[in-house]
Amino acid sequence: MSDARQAALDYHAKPIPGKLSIELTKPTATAKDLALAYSPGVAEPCREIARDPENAYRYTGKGNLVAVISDGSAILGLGNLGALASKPVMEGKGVLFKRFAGINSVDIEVNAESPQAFIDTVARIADTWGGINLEDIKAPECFEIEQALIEQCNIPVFHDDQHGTAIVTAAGMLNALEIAGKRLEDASIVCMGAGAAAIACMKLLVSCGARAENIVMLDRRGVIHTERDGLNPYKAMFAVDTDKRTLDDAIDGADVFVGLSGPGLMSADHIRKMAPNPVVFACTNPDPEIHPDLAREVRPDVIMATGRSDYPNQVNNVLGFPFIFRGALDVRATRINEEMKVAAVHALKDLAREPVPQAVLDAYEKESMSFGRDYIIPTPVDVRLLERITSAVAQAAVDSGVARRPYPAHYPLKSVDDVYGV
Ligand SMILES: NC(=O)C1=CN([C@@H]2O[C@H](COP(=O)(O)OP(=O)(O)OC[C@H]3O[C@@H](n4cnc5c(N)ncnc54)[C@H](OP(=O)(O)O)[C@@H]3O)[C@@H](O)[C@H]2O)C=CC1
Ligand SMILES: CC(=O)C(=O)O
Ligand SMILES: [Mg+2]
Repeated sequence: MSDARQAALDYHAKPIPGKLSIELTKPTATAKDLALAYSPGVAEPCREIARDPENAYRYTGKGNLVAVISDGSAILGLGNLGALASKPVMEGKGVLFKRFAGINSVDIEVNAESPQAFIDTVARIADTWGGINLEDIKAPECFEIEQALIEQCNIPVFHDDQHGTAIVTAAGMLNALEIAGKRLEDASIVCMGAGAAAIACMKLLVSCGARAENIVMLDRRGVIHTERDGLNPYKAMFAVDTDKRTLDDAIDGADVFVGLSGPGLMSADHIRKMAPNPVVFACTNPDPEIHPDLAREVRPDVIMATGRSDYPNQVNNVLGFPFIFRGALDVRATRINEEMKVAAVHALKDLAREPVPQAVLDAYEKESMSFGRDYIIPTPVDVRLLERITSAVAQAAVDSGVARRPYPAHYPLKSVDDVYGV
């Protein structure tokens, strides 16, 4: 077994299994404490919540609690390994929620025989959470599932693989293209993958200025073009009138490659054919479409990003979902709308241009990091993400009318220790 594989297994197994635990927030030492925490005292908040459901925010952890829910049908780039096998990723999302945004989360892995069964299961438990983060649910089912749950729930429901990924990709792309001396409006874009993440990323890039006719999207059957039959409506939105049929055809002269598909699908020959200063976001996890070492060897002019923590330019939804939910929870937003997503894109994009704090340099064992080819986007350990994205999202929620509370008096957040504002 490789050292890296053993280290990853040991990390998850030792000294206790898993990565998350639950902690107490109130005293429980004495009979008096227990009489408050449990019977008889617990009956009082029950009565208050029955009288007014909003009291759940006052007397329970609901307001700082997100359910991370998956059916295990698209676990990273590993495919459909089932609900139970998705648990390490879902626990991992919980780690990131807590570490970066002070949000409590519980992972729920649902064995559902149909999208409707999944929707019914989630809708029935939704009320007790502050928000619902859907994760690793494959396309096209994920689109119907998210839409139905948004309609049925009055708390934020957010499919992270779609929107978290799209927000971070758009922020990184705007910066990468600027460094490459190109404009999103003119860029020819190849998107490998036509699933949850790929469709959402391309939609958001179009909202940010990319031209749909400049995007060539591919799935397992090759280029998605107007002559193809059997396309689902989400893929059909990106069908182009072209005689290109393969990645080899599509990549010729392309400015941008976005990979949200599977490991090793881009070869040295493919990247060789791209335009000068190519932007390559090989974002499949854990193994990207092309290894960054190979990409740089073949194309020293590449601006390269992956979804991984062990290479520069980590384009990964971890830069989005913890802070987006933090902002949404703190104003009790009923949903996460387009205005909040666009605000997150700009906050993330702009932060990359500021000097990097020493704590980030220490965490990455670097002498320096600054806006450029190897730093197009902030790193997840940058505490300023909590301040900037959270504030921008909360403000956008207030301005766009989906907030049920005013902009928080305790903002901007400087640390996860400040999230309760006490
Ligand atoms: N860096 C990041 O932050 C994120 C990265 N991702 C990565 O994106 C990938 C896709 O995830 P997601 O969208 O949730 O999954 P989906 O199952 O919804 O979509 C997968 C897509 O990839 C395509 N695909 C898979 N294998 C191939 C292949 N050999 N050739 C061409 N196309 C292929 C599928 O094609 P078809 O439609 O024909 O089946 C499908 O369109 C994963 O690897 C995941 O790790 C996802 C979210 C965030
Ligand atoms: C990062 C992530 O959510 C994924 O690869 O699915
Ligand atoms: Mg995911």
